[in-house]
Amino acid sequence: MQKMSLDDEQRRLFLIDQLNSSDSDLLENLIKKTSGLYLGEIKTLCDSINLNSQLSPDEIFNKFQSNRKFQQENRLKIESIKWSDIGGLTDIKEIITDTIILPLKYPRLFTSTDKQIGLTRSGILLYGPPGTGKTLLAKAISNECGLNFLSVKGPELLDMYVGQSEQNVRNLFEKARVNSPCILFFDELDSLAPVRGRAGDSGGVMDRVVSQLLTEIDGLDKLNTSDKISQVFIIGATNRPDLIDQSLLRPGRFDKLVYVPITKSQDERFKIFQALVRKLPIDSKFDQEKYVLEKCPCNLSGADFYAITNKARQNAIKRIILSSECNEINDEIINEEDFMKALDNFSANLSDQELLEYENYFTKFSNK
Ligand SMILES: Nc1ncnc2c1ncn2[C@@H]1O[C@H](COP(=O)(O)OP(=O)(O)OP(=O)(O)O)[C@@H](O)[C@H]1O
Repeated sequence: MQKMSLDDEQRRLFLIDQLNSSDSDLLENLIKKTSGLYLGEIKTLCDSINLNSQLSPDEIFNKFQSNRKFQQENRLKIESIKWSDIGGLTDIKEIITDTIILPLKYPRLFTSTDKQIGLTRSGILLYGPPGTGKTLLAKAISNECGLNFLSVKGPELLDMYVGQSEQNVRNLFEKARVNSPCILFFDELDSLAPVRGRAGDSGGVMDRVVSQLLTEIDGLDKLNTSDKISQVFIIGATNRPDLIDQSLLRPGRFDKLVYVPITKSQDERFKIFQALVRKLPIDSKFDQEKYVLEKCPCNLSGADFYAITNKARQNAIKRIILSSECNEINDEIINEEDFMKALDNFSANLSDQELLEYENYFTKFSNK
């Protein structure tokens, strides 16, 4: 929407040009009412008045104002995480770029047949152990494609009151539509959409939530094909893809599944570390590659590397404060000793045994 404000005379000329009506009362009324609105907003209002002859201009204006208020209260933003903030995950970034980012960025180059043959996707489910960068990937897609980012953790939508959880799902999608083009990100999707018909779902609440979710997602497909500009793209993340109701993984829904593992590749591990430290002041004598390849345990996730770099930074600050090296925290340089100390008593989020169990479980799931 264009952010240009107009004075009374400019609004008069613009309204005369845009309205398919010569009603002078309507014109005067609108000149007053549109004071403070931007050019793009006035254009949207005029389009609605021209298209909706069954409603009075006042009714349309009131509806427009309440939509505008809703939008202001629910305004989202594009995420600031960039592709370059994510280290490693080279294959995953490539899959996401080809099937998700390019079609979202250049919709005109893709046709509806491309969806049928799997060249483009309606949604993506990122699954894997905790702390491997799934949320980070979703945010980077928002940034790369210039789409607003709306994130929700599955349990946040659940409510003890009858019917409220389904209403929360409806409200969420409404917020996404108002903010379109938008990425709607469901963290912990398994807790929002468990397999239906399970014992323990008292009153069938979860079944109704899943049904509501399916209705809303299917509704998006219509929106997305009718108007590529108002896209809402869905991304889910989970550590337990087998718990999700499988109907959500059908074509037109979360139809691209991508495994995000804890990488064992030395090259990839080093890239994750580099991405995390690239903006930090690091002692040039510190051999980063040797540290990652020879000193760090092999079962570290991206989140573990993040914890280590944070700890090293804290160590540096403490060292500088305790020494008389300088009085300015700005002169902080993180050295090898700080990084080595960061590994003292550090244990990865997942033990070797837990990681192995995760890997076996994900291999079984991927082969299904
Ligand atoms: N590949 C990576 N490159 C850089 N930083 C990473 C990477 N993976 C994880 N991190 C760091 O770990 C933090 C946690 O990552 P993130 O929240 O994306 O993990 P997740 O897979 O969504 O975890 P969970 O399954 O627990 O929700 C990030 O904020 C980031 O600091």
